Amino acid sequence: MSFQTDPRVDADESVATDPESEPLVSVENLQTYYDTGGIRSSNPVKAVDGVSFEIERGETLGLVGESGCGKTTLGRTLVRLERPTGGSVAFDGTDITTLSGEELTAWRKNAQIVFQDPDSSMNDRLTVGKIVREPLDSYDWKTPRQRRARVRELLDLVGLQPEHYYRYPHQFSGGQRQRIGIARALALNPDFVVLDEPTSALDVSVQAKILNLLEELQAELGLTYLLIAHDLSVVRHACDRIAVMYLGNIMEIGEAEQVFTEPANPYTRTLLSAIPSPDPTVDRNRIPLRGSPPSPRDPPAGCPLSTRCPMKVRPDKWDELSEDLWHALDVLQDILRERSKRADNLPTQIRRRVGLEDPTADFATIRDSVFEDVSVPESVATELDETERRLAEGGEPAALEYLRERFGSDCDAVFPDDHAVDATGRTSRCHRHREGDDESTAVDRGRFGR
Ligand SMILES: Nc1ncnc2c1ncn2[C@@H]1O[C@H](COP(=O)(O)OP(=O)(O)OP(=O)(O)O)[C@@H](O)[C@H]1O
Repeated sequence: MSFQTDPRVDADESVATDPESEPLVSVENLQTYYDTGGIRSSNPVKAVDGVSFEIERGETLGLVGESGCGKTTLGRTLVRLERPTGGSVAFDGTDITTLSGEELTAWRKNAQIVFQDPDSSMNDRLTVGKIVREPLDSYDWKTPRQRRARVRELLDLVGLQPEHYYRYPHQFSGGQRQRIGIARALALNPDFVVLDEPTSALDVSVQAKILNLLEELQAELGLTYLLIAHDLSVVRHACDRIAVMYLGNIMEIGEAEQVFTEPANPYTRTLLSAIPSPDPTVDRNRIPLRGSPPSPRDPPAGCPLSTRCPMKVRPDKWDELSEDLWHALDVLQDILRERSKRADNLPTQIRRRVGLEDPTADFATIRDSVFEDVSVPESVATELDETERRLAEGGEPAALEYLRERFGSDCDAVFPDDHAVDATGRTSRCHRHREGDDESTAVDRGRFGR
């Protein structure tokens, strides 16, 4: 599914005169927050938190990231099943974020979505013909006879038989049901299709067939895809470019092969390191992420990955600390963060008032076990004593704030810029790419290899 520009077309001229050379989808600082009304409105779920990218005509852009990072929300926002809370999406030059009523209904024909689980979006009591015809009926497309003919054409297009028209979805296998879902999505001849994990509910043997079908349809109909996937090997082979998402942000975006062979962002590296190598003689160093993802209601102040990043920048002042001690400090912060997520996370005074335990009660035990095998210099021991005092006064948030202040760096405090990381236009959001930061120092290698 490769997108190539025609070398015979002069680039400058084409930009000026040919709207076809413009990206089909241009996303600028897009935000989709949930729970923006009611009592929780001051602290919404920031499912998509300011992303910018483009999708070229005829291209397949892959979207990957851990569960809950915002992939589905982003896909649904691009086809206006969700209304964004900020930013813009230009589709073929039109800002679709502000469309409503009839304009929105008319536009929706251009952009469709194929769901992971076709069953959830199909009425099992309708025949396949009726299911595929639904969008044509709702848009009052041509005559009923022409609609029936269009459905037969669509069934043929996705590899189903004419006689399937009168059968019911439960009479089909998972792969065939996904073909029905694809036929329905294509009924109104869209330009753009969001494929939300279209093969992850299917058997491995069927997955490749559906991906091949999608590729053939793309070539035949000139479709543009956003392919959301958990399985990185799927995106490697099916996509032209890949966007890697974490906690509502795009951490890296670039050509698929480049992202796979030379991942620039620490998050991409951790994701790729988790794929088992098909060659058992290749020793791929697994790079685990510590802890669990932060809540999208309360993302970290600096880099989204800062609470888990294995490559976090260390302030110069602590350069001399051993790797083991630095790691132990990270672990201590992870423990405090996990504790602070618990429901009993209330300032100490309130906890005591309502009869809950003293948050410092087990700090000494935690401290002993985390720093058991490392030598702690006086300078760090003093900071840990003060951390304990802050914990007693203001609970985990106050202790964490203190540790961030004393041991944190820009990673904890400043949202990183997007940096160009190669000549193909790939970008990565990480302070490590700033001029002067050398990511291959021994300290970083030690931490990253952990
Ligand atoms: N309708 C909703 N109301 C409130 N929060 C929501 C809603 N839909 C999603 N979320 C939250 O938004 C965040 C992003 O969810 P989303 O489904 O977009 O992630 P995802 O990357 O697609 O996950 P998965 O791979 O598991 O499908 C999650 O924290 C999720 O709980």
